[in-house]
Amino acid sequence: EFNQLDCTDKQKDRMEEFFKSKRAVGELKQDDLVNICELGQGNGGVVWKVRHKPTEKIMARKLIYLEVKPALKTQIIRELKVLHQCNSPYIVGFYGAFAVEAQISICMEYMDGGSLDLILKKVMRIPEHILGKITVAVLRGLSYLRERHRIMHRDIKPSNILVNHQGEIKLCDFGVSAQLIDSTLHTFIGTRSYMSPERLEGAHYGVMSDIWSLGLSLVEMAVGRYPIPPPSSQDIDDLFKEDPHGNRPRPEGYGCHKGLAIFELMEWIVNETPPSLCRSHFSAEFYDFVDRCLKKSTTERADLNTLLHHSFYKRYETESDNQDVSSWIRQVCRMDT
Ligand SMILES: O=c1[nH]ccc2cc(OC[C@@H]3CCNC3)c(Cl)cc12
Repeated sequence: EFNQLDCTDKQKDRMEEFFKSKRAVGELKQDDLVNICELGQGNGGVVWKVRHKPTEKIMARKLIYLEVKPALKTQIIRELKVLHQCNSPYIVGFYGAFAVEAQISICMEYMDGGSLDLILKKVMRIPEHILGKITVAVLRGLSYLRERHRIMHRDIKPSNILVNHQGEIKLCDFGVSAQLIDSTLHTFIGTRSYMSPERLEGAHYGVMSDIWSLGLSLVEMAVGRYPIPPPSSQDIDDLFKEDPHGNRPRPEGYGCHKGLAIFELMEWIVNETPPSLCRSHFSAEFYDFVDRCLKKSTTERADLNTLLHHSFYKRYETESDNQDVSSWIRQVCRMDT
């Protein structure tokens, strides 16, 4: 499995490029950053596109508002420094973190394709061959975090998977700071849950919980709507009748349904049968891959190593270039929102 973490020469060059720009930036200071525009809200903070004046570098700055005692804030900033060691083609680059009053800033590599939840708002759904490349990037990102840093992600979902025009796909917002997790646990706001049944029940959970979240995210991106409660087969046919390839811009209200309240959703995840793909619109390998990710029992659910040998992963891990993702991202970004 370790060779999953090797990089191609192209990936090595791009990482060297990032390290170079990171050295040029050096110590980050609030006064050196100028806001350009807001990129998105969610995951406990707001993300801004910013320019680092001294170097003219464009970055993404996540602002987290935290009323915590100074000692805890210092601990959070110290724990975030581990992000300086998280260097992988599948993990979004980290420039640094600092606190000013009650605001914690986490400055990251700018990904000009944005996050997949925003992409999904633009297109009806994401084609299977793109989801195959997303799966390769997420599994390699999870492998890297586990092998090199002995951590799980804790928050796999479309809004934490970022893409750029070069066709790169990277993870962000993983739980590297225990204190930051602790300080924000009570602040959960959201209408959906990507949490696994065992985690919702308060049982012990680990990277197997990330696998569930990956499965649920893949079904959502493949169908074009949050998959709980599961759409009826009639809904699916309507969702696919529109445009089988899903390349047209999303019509108003597409895939939106009067959702269940968050608590009902959590109950559904714990008590009902897990969502699955419909066989008629997806390959057998893709169907089987998400089926193994969405087993409610962690003993039945596929683990990371099993998935790294799955035919769906194998089919896409060989294509080393990012050209197909790059052209798809360019096409999507040309669509007006
Ligand atoms: O370019 C980015 N770098 C790092 C993080 C990041 C986060 C982003 O969006 C996150 C929000 C969260 C919920 N929806 C979008 C975007 Cl849109 C770009 C970047």
